[in-house]
Amino acid sequence: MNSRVGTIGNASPLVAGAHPMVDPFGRAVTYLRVSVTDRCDFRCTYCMAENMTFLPKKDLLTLEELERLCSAFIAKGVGKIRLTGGEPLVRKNIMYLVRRLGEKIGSGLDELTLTTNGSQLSRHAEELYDCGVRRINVSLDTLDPDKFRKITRWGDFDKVMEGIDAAQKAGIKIKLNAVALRDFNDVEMPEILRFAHGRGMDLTVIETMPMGEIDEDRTDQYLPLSQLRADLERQFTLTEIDYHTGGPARYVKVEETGGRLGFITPMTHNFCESCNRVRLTCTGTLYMCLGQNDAADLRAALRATVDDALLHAAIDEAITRKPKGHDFIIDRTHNRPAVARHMSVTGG
Ligand SMILES: Nc1nc2c(ncn2[C@@H]2O[C@H](COP(=O)(O)OP(=O)(O)OP(=O)(O)O)[C@@H](O)[C@H]2O)c(=O)[nH]1
Ligand SMILES: C[S@@+](CC[C@H](N)C(=O)[O-])C[C@H]1O[C@@H](n2cnc3c(N)ncnc32)[C@H](O)[C@@H]1O
Ligand code: SF4
Ligand code: SF4
Repeated sequence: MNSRVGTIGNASPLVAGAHPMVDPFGRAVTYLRVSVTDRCDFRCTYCMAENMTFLPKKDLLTLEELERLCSAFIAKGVGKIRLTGGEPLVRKNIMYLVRRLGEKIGSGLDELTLTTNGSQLSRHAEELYDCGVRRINVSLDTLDPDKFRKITRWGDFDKVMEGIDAAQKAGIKIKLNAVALRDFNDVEMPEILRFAHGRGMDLTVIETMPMGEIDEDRTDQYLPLSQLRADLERQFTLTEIDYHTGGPARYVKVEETGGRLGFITPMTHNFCESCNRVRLTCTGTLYMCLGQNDAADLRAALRATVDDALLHAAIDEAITRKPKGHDFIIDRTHNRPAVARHMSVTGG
């Protein structure tokens, strides 16, 4: 049963009885994204360099520690948790954490979900459903296996398709995420849209953000979504709709397919004024904004004592530092990212 009772600004609704955390700009923080590992079995060109150095295992929080941190956030009014990464499903024993968090659905937690590249979905889909996961986001930038290999460097297209099939068969709803890339998948977007909607999936398209030291110049690939939208409007009728997931996408209905299409526009039309989220990494670092470097170390508070009071105080202090927004710009004169941290550290 949904225990939500109200909203603050445009942020997501609140749990009855829980005191939501409110940041200095009056935004309630109700959504936690947890990067459970920085590792991944793909090397998407816009996300990682081919030769990545990952954290040593000893630096990772245990799954029990991640669960304790998540519980602290739920106690502080977070109702939606998304597991991400790196690739969340490559973390060893990840289903232990999924199960433990799934047990909290209905007792403070409204939604447990994940964002995945889909490569490991076929073997986990049924268990995810069994743990209470009803909706996931799968990243898929192209339907062409050769282009898929090019953009992910290491990915196997057929395995992702098997994963999507398995998740749908298990009863899990899927939203596809596609990063919009000029001269790569822009011309393919109508086909991706028809594929998604033909399979009953929402599609969101995302503007590429300048993050991470990456061994390719991506500035030429950047595509403002206003341009993609104008291209799509030559073929489709897009109608504004009032549909919200608590995430940053602004949705339209595509009349010809009956499906939903979302635009995530951090660069051209940022959505920071309705931001409701913070990001926890697998080392216990809390980033208050995807596009800023300030962070709080929750690991120290977590490990100092079994009493959660210190942890709650550390979370409260971090929220007082949540910034108004990001400072991303696409600088065509420099191949230099605005934020040197890779997207995989915070999980998008
Ligand atoms: N700048 C910025 N980009 C974000 C933020 N949240 C998500 N994104 C971008 O949107 C992409 C898709 O996010 P998802 O992992 O699908 O999560 P979501 O959009 O919150 O998902 P829903 O719950 O389905 O709405 C991310 O990979 C980021 O590229 C945010 O707070 N700030
Ligand atoms: C970092 S991945 C982590 C989860 C999982 N490995 C996946 O790919 O879905 C989360 C999301 O971030 C997006 N992403 C990665 N780098 C990005 C960038 N530079 N700009 C915009 N989105 C990016 C990916 O497309 C993906 O949808
Ligand atoms: S976007 Fe996801 S799948 Fe691609 S390299 Fe980054 S973490 Fe891995
Ligand atoms: S860029 Fe920062 S403030 Fe803006 S929506 Fe993302 S996390 Fe929130």
